[in-house]
Amino acid sequence: MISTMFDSSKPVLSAVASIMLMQTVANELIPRELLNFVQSGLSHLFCQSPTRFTVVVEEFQGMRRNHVFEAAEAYLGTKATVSVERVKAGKSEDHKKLEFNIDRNEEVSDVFEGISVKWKLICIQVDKSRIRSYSDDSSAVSEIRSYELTFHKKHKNKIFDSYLPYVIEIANQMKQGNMAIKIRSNNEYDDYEYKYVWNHEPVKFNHPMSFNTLAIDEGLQRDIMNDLDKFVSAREFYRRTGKAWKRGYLLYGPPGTGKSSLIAAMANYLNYDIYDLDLTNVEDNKSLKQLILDIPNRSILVIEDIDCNINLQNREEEKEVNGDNKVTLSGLLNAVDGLWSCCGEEHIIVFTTNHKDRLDPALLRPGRMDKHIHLSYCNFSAFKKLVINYLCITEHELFEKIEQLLGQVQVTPAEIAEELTKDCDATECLQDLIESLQAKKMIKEEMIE
Ligand SMILES: Nc1ncnc2c1ncn2[C@@H]1O[C@H](COP(=O)(O)OP(=O)(O)OP(=O)(O)O)[C@@H](O)[C@H]1O
Repeated sequence: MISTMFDSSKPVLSAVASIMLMQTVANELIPRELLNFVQSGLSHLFCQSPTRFTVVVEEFQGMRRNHVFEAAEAYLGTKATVSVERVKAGKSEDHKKLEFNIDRNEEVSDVFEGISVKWKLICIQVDKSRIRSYSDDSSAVSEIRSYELTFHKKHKNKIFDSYLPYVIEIANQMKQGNMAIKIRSNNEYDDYEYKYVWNHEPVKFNHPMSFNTLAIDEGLQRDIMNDLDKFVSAREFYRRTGKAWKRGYLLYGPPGTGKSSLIAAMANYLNYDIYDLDLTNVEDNKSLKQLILDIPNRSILVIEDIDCNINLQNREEEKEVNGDNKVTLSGLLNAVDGLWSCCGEEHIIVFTTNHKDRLDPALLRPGRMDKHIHLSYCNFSAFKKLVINYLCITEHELFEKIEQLLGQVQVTPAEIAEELTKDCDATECLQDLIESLQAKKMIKEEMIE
């Protein structure tokens, strides 16, 4: 019986044996990558439905990384944590959050405007020496990677015109949201160009100030945040009205009222890099123009103490005062408002001054500085925020006395912050603050008499 079974299965067994032999020979003689390629081609031939359409997104286009691949990688990372069993996690120093990637040969489903699509990461093993032509990194993985995006043929146009651009847009937003904020200044001297340029190695902007910790009037804070929200979502508005997508803020008020702190809070809120322009390092209007042209989208250009930096009071006199080779008021106005200032998008320009009255009216007119923000002495609502920040308390029996004194004397948030850091004990800090406010009050009264 057994021998009969063996006899009848003989042709099958010998066929299996032949296939195994052929496979061993093929594995020995045919390069691995060619085998993978043939295998993946054959599986497509048998599995591909005639109604399906596949877009292949390879990792490299010639020597350069393909942006669509990078976008797909970032976009699918967010989908992967929900829809696959296995993901890769990583984080670099420049990133704020963890990033997830789908693993090789994993499939991720997505739905866009009712259309179902499938993404698959295809990895083909190659000889490591060949990968050098694609990447300089000698530790590069020895494989060629691509994404395959598959969907019903009838949705081809929608996928090309809407879905892929959407994936790229979302990936860009994620990238910007995840990048640590950087600050640059024009303090690096370029020996070839004989002028100062933005420093090539930006500094990580670690300023912790946020709208939660900034002590300003609540109404003013709401107004600024609404204005920023409106600005970042107004791409269409700026296009429709033919205006450059930029917004100018003039922050003015006495020293120590939080102008620099507000800039930090704005940068942290928007996740924009800061370009801190030192006008004394700018040789002439041409250099200023170049510096501003070099600022990328989604950045904040800051010019602090604009009244002290340079003589910008009177355009009529500027030739005499500044000479021909200096930055003039007209040059600065052109930089923030001229035709070529439209070259970038999502630019915020912030000027600060302690003396608004010293600025030329041309600098202040609407369209140049869209919003004038007055940062003033500390009121009770700002004080309460400082107390939460520094002493972690929301109520205290001495608050009533302090509220009364704040209505009578002018004190900056910086001065209050100094008092609140003098001691560890909350009551002692507040007592010290009351004494210093009373001393200010006495001086004021003596001056009036
Ligand atoms: N509104 C505020 N909220 C919280 N902290 C503040 C505020 N204003 C000032 N401070 C504290 O005082 C310090 C100095 O403030 P800041 O540099 O922002 O003031 P400024 O108005 O820019 O001053 P200047 O005109 O001298 O440049 C800050 O580091 C911060 O600790």
